[in-house]
Amino acid sequence: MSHLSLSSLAIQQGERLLCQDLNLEINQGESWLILGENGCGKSTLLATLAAWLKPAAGKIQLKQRPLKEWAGHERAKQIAWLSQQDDCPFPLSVIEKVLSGRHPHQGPWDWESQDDLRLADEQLARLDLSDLKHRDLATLSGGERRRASLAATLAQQAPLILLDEPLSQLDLRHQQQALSVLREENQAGRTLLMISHDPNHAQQWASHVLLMFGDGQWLAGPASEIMNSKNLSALYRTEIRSANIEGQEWFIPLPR
Ligand SMILES: Nc1ncnc2c1ncn2[C@@H]1O[C@H](COP(=O)(O)OP(=O)(O)OP(=O)(O)O)[C@@H](O)[C@H]1O
Repeated sequence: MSHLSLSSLAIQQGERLLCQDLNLEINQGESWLILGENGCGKSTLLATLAAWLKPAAGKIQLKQRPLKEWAGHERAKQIAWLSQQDDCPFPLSVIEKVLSGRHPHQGPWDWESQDDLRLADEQLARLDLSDLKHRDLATLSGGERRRASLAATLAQQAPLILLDEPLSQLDLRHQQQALSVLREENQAGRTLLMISHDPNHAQQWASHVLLMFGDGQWLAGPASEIMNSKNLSALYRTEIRSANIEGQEWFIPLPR
């Protein structure tokens, strides 16, 4: 079933056209990785899909209904969006941050229910954060804070999850743990789009890949068709080779 449909989509920042004539059918339960150089428009695209920014042209349909027709409170139950920034302007504990993911499901005067508290605790445990539950976010390391933001995004329990570089500050063990959590989210039927700077995340997690070239051009399709050293070398304008380890291709940039 089509979950998110993009037709003739164009996104722009100032005078710069970042992506044009983007046509994608994203089906329920798929895992999409978005790759491209710094400044090619990945975050702008995700913010547009979260209805935070307006497209320059084209249409976005969420569950066969134009995205712009969904009311904000309905949309918040449908789409969870982890942006690149973790800044919090006021003191907040880790558990308060994770519980903020439950706001779309609560009335304006509601307290958190026992189910909300249980769900938040589950997300903390999945991302190795239980011991930090009562710490102020400002005292966490960069990677710990990123995991707390991811836990809040997952606590929202939205069917569509948009993740802007959730793994960029995580060490290798926590990256593997987070990828395994994201796989569980896919298995539960959720649709995920994730931005990363590591093409090998596609090999470990993605069913589909979108390459953004920053000049309006793009390439998208099943990861098995798109992920090769020719496409990646063109995308990053640097030579990338692949190595086969135990039947799996891994991508490595050559030193200049
Ligand atoms: N508010 C803005 N006004 C003008 N230009 C902007 C604005 N926000 C972003 N840009 C520019 O738009 C381009 C795309 O930015 P975007 O954040 O989408 O890139 P990105 O692919 O996510 O990059 P990165 O990998 O560095 O996170 C960049 O050149 C950026 O400088």
